[in-house]
Amino acid sequence: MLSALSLLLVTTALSVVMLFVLSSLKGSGVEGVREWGQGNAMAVLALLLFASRGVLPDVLSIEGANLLFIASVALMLAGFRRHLGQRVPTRPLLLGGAAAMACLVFFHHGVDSLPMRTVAVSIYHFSVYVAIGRTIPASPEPRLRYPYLFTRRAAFVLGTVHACRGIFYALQVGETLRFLEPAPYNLAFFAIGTLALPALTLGAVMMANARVIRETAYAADHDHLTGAWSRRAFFNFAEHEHARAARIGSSLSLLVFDADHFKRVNDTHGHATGDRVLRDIVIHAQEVIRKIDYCARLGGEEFAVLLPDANHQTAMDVAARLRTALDRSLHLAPSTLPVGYTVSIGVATLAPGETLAELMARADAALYVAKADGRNRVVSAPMPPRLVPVPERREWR
Ligand SMILES: Nc1nc2c(ncn2[C@@H]2O[C@H](COP(=O)(O)OP(=O)(O)OP(=O)(O)O)[C@@H](O)[C@H]2O)c(=O)[nH]1
Repeated sequence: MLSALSLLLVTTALSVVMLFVLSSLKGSGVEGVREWGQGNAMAVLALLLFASRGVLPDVLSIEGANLLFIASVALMLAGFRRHLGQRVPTRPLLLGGAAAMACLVFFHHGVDSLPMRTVAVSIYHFSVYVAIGRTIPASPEPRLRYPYLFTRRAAFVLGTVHACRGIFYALQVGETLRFLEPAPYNLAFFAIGTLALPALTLGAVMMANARVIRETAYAADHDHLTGAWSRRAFFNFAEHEHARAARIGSSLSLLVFDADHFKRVNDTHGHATGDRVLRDIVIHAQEVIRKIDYCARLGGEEFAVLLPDANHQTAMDVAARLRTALDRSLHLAPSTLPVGYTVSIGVATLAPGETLAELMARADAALYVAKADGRNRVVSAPMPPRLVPVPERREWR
């Protein structure tokens, strides 16, 4: 037979399970996990104390249990705020918790009223759940959408249930009610109220996992130093664009470029300055290319830009702009000498029937010629003798 006590014990078990789930995120570096763990640990203790009503002294099963539950909900909010990089509203949480506890003590030892105690605690829970719902953005990026919306909606539903609970008990003032009353309304509020933390923890775990997956995907697809696309991502895009160009006969061009005498930059100014130059290269390269182009660091001081729908003339124009943009002096500090750098660029445009590897090899060979001819220049790769250029489909900008 379903009873308030059995609900409490089931939820306690669920909170213990949630603690184990949260433990799997320990060491993930995800902000908020510590607070969510502490919140669930306190909830387990609180639920056990609630379940001991009539066995343990009231001060433990009423004041002690509520204090722990109030703290656990506050910790959940703190976890969500930390996770989302927002300030934790410590003062309002402490004041709200203290006010709820003061009412609870008054309606226990002053005027003993279970309905009024429930109203006080419900107002506190309502406020914190609404604050959690408002903390979580309503329209996050697609990868985070489901966990964010799940948690946000769960928080608002829980807030609404606590508001209803508060109103319902406010209307019962004067009635003699028992805490573990087996009445259907009490069981319904119990079920939803005690499931609040596991539901929010589930949302928190989903949010944390989504973030870990997003960060892992970002790390795999981006160069950690410059933020440009990684070699891996670049070849994925290149294969996709190559297949598209072959299928619909559109143009595809490739620039491969390399910082000139970069070893000298490192040797003269230090490796850290070399790193600054590499970042500077990517920032300024990205200003020259379109949004649909892919700029990647292939390794060391070698980069590539893939230009979908760009014929050879367009690619040569972009390469000329890129070379000019990357003929730069970096002024890192007023007291130090400026760091000048240039790049050499090889340009190749896909010929009909050419493979991606062949296109890369031609662009690389052109870069090699640019280096051999004195650097700081653009060299166009000749078309393979048996092939003719792909007809132009679309103009640059
Ligand atoms: N700072 C820094 N240097 C790097 C990084 N990766 C590779 N390098 C350096 O890039 C330099 C490349 O030197 P080289 O291959 O001789 O080429 P270069 O000096 O640019 O000469 P050319 O390409 O012929 O103009 C080496 O000194 C590498 O240590 C990096 O991530 N950061």
